[in-house]
Amino acid sequence: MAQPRVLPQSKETLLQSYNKRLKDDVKSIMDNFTEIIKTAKIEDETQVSRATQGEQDNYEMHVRAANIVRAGESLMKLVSDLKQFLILNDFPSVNEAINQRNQQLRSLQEECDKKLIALRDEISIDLYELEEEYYSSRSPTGCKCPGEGGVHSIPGLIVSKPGQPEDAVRQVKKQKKKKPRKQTEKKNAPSAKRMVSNTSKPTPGQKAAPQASKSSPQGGTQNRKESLATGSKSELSSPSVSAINLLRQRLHEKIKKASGQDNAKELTPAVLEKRQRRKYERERKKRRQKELKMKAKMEKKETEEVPEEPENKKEESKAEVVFNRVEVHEESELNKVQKKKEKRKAVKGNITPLTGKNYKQLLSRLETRKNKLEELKEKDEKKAQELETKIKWTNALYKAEGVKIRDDEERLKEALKRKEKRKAQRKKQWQERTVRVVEKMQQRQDKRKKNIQKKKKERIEKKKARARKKGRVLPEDLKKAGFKAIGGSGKVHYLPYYLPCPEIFSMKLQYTEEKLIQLFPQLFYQQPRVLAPKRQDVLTVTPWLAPIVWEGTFNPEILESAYRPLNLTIGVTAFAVGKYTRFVRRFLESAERHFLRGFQVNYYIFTDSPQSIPQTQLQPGRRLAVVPIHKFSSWQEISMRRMEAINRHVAQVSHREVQYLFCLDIDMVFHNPWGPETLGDMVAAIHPGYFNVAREQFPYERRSSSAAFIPEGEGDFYYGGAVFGGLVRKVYEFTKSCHMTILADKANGIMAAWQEESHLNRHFLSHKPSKVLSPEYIWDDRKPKPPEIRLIRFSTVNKNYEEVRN
Ligand SMILES: CC(=O)N[C@H]1[C@@H](OP(=O)(O)OP(=O)(O)OC[C@H]2O[C@@H](n3ccc(=O)[nH]c3=O)[C@H](O)[C@@H]2O)O[C@H](CO)[C@H](O)[C@@H]1O
Ligand SMILES: [Mn+2]
Repeated sequence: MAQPRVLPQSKETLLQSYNKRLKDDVKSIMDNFTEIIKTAKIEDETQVSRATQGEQDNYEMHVRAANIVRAGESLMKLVSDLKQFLILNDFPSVNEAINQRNQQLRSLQEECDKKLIALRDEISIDLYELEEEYYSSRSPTGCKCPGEGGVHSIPGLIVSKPGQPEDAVRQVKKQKKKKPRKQTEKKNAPSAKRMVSNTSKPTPGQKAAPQASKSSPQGGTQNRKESLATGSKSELSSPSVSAINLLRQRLHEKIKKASGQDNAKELTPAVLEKRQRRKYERERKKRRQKELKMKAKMEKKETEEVPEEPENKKEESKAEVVFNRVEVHEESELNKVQKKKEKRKAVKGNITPLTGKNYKQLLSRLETRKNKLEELKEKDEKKAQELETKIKWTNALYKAEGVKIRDDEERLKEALKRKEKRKAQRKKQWQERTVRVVEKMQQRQDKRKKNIQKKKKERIEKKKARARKKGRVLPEDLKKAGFKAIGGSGKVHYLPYYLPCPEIFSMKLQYTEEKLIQLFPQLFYQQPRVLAPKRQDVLTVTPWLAPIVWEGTFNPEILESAYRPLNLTIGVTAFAVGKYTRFVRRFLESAERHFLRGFQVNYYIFTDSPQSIPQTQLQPGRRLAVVPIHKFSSWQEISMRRMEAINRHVAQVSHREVQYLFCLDIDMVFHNPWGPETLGDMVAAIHPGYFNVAREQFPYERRSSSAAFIPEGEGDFYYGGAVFGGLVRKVYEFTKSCHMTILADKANGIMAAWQEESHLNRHFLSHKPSKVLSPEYIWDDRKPKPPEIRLIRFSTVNKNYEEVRN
């Protein structure tokens, strides 16, 4: 119920808003225009202010002009909105328009129907008349001589054909045709009557037709005679127009009238003549064929009536049933052939005119005709002459009818030659075309195949490039490197097998004595409340009861007071290889401000260029050691080799110098305190990109062939490779383990998805860290800070990867 009310209301408000927009825009145009005019006025000003005033005016005018343009645009938008509104919302008027159009079309259709029906009726009447005329024109009385009973008395008409032999065939045909006619006439009579009354436009030739059909055919023709015999006798003798043609003409006129075209441009007389000639020729041929058929039938009848011989034969051969059949069969076939021959003879004997375009046939016919004539000449001169004149006459008559006679042998031969040449040419062209088409198809196919392959290759290359960017080493890259090594130019990245540093692994390490946490001095601090945890928005302890360090979960004072007295030295390893040396200063300076302040710290900076490590002012008790290392050619290798280098360094140096060791990325900066809350046996940090993500989406190494493989459905957190640490001996064990799994992968020619970070994650899955640092300790400057991250302590600086890694 509420809906229909809502709609109009919203419509109204919409219309109102359109109104308002219109007014506002017009007003804005007006206002801005008047303001422009106003500013254009010159007022008396002092010399000094004029320059600045001009500038200001200029600016104002620009702004106002822009306003006017904007208002104009808004008006345009309004127009389009209005249109849209009309289209989308004004259903009644749209429906009305549709209905109106529907009605229009319907009435048009009715009109058309009416016209068509009227046309149909008229045509059927005319057709009827036409047929009537056609059949009655062959009445036995109506042919031989003009002026006799058989001539149709339609004014100006003559139907009989000059020079056409009268024969029995016609009679037979006529009788046969008339019977079915009668039947159909009877059936159609009522409707024919109706039609007449409908059209009621009797022309002199049309008047009596339907009635005539009712009476006997003869009566019909008589009726006709009476009703139509009004034309002058002189017209009767004009031989070129047939009754059919006249009727047809009338029919055409009527059709034109009905379709409203009677005034339209008529066809040129030449075309009309041509058409008529063609039609006439067609009809003539048809007639001729029918006649021939009838003739053949008659002959057949005669032969059937006369001969008694075949019957005798049959009787004779009654004993041999099989043969008999065969014979009968042969006989009938023979008959057929004979008939055909006779037929052909008959046609030729009757002097069919040499028309048409079958030059070959024409030529042969011409020749036979010639031969015949010559033969006749030898036998009977007179008959030959007769035949010749007959031929001439026939030709003349046909010519008079407008039929072209081709009886010039030379010209026929030429025409035949031309025709054959044209035929051959066309054939050749067609063959060439076929070859071309096939070739083109093949070419297109080839091109398509090539394109598909190219696309495939490109897609694969793209994938590979993406994989490389992500840090994967592809087998083909390995091969390339290998070949290079054989060539003696580059370095070998991977060995097929590898002996894992026997000199360190067999060493017995002497750690500095671990000191137990001593008694806490008396401190005053807030009571920890069991039922009021400090952080409820984040997980603060792992399922294996390792603390996850978040701001707010610990009291730095307590921790300070616990760890300070231990007189610990904490080591930090960081690698600055290649262009990464540029990060050292910021790293160290920020560490001096925030990293375990008040503790002794050893910075171990591993680098391939010790000279580029800047001298940094350090707090007392803190020192910087530069560890020279090789530079590996790829950044992946540099990153991965850190495990080995740290492991070696712990073994050789740092295990004696520090109790805890943190291994950090150099491209990072400390923003806030990193204190003793981070100390633990084995410490890992939750990667900033994956702390809020399902384990299925962790970028673990998923290939089972890798030693870093972690199957789907396993995993605690995704730890970052940029931060790990712990007791130095634990770090030693840890780096050793990672180094070994990295070596195993190398031996298998595989590199984990995220290099040592993947191995680290694999290790921490089965060797759970005893303390986990929240992403506060391994943040990324490029990421927005979510509310859970209350304090960013250590964060990756924004850098151009492409630039620093190459
Ligand atoms: C936040 C985090 O988890 N970062 C990890 C991610 O780091 P990043 O994507 O930040 O990698 P990175 O370019 O910082 O490389 C890791 C470290 O290797 C050192 N280095 C690297 C290249 C070089 O040419 N010279 C050089 O000194 C440098 O100390 C750098 O900090 O992926 C790397 C492996 O792909 C490591 O797992 C990183 O720990
Ligand atoms: Mn990094």
